[in-house]
Amino acid sequence: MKTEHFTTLPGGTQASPVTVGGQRMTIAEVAAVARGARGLCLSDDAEFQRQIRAGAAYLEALLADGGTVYGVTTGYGDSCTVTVPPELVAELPLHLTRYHGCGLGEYLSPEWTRAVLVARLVSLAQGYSGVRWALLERLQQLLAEDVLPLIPAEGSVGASGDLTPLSYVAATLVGERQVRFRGEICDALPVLQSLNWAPLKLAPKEGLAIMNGTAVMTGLACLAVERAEYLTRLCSRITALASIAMQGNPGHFDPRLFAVKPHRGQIECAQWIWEDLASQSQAEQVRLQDRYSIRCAPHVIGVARDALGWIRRDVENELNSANDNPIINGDEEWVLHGGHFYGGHIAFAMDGLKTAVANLADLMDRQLALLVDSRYNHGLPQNLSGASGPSAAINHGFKAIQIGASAWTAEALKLTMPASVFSRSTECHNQDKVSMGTIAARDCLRVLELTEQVAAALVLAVTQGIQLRFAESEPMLTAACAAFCQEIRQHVAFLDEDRPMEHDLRRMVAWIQSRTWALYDAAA
Ligand SMILES: N[C@@H](Cc1ccc(O)cc1)C(=O)O
Repeated sequence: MKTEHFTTLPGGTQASPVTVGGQRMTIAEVAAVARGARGLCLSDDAEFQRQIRAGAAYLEALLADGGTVYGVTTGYGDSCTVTVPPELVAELPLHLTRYHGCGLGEYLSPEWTRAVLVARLVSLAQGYSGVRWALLERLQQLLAEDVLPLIPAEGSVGASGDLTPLSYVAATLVGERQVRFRGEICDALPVLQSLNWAPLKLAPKEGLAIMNGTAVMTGLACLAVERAEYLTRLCSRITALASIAMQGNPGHFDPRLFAVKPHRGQIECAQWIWEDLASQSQAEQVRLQDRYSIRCAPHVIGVARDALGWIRRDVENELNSANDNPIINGDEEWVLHGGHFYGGHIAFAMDGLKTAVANLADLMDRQLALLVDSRYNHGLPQNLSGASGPSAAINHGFKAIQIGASAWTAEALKLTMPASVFSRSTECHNQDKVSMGTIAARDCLRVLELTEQVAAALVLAVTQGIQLRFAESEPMLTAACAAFCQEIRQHVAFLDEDRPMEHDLRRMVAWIQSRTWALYDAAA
């Protein structure tokens, strides 16, 4: 039975649910479910359901036959040499979930938690984990009813997957530990009871199947890719407006220039800026060549866009993979022991992405440094102050915002130290090489947050700069740029007299994170 779950969006429209099973899941779909914009259902495809059931049935038969399967009839990890007596096999998964209940740090947000649940469900739905259909259904129901395991962020080395944080997902299924239920933190068991769900009794392989994979880092990576993609667009718009405000040379973005350096993402970014500068006359330029943070913007933003190509590919492959151990094929009746819980691709992708994103923060920070400095901004007031008359002497415009942007940038840059090179030999040297992919993904999300803050500062600064530049003339802006600036101005007043800007900045960060502006060809 297909479990339908339609999400009603503001305005009453219903978004169709994302389907798990028998098809490739996209990063955008994971992000949509995580944001609560779309629901999720299991495919009603008969072949998909049959394959899931075949895996569970084969494993059951194998055990009944006295077969040896790692983590089912043996201890875990280095303890794989310990044979578990048949009468204790049923209790083993519960022990796994409990001894990994040692996570620390902040709890994952609801959005992040949903992304993790989707990622684990998609992996189990590949049909190579030997879990029962009922387990997939319960994971789907957690999302549908918004029962979100309370998952501490720290304690995963990212090979043996995300054992510790994922043990909190397993704990919810068996009615232990805590959940966020419709926004409130509660004990899991009463929540399950209020929904008339019996706690699951995990089948012998199921504890391992839930925990022995890369779902935390992969779920977080999906969100990071979406946020980074948007930032590359926003950075392009900001660059164009900064160039206009400082009477930059539009020729730096001429398509003929970029045709001779064939990096696709760079060409695309230059084209966007070029289109935004269509209203500018080459004759107005005051300097033959602008400073690098303007002139080389496509070369910085383009790196992130081009990297997003392979990063998206690798994250999506990991998402649509059986990242578990052992791998079970019920149709062909084999069990193979390997290391598919190793999150090396995500680790490298997130280490790479955080560097590319931090470079965007740095680019924007430098653009702001030019904008506020009357030695470089070609006639705009010092600090972009909008004050005039005698009070100009006591007004400081964007001075502190520029200092803040530099602080956020420094913090983002500091976080670019790769996590993947910090492998530690753990667990009695069984896990003697690990990915640290979850740390990389968390770093990347933090770098994104800091870079979004820098972008918020720039959004306000370029809008101010444009208004100051065209104070005495009709603004020469394309329709898209004019609409962008007007929308900001409707919510954030021009900065003439000094005022605290925290709330305006926070509003801009929220807009960026919710992708308020449809930028270039992308839908909002
Ligand atoms: N991931 C390990 C299993 C494991 C599980 C729990 C542990 O505590 C340690 C290791 C493997 O498949 O080999």
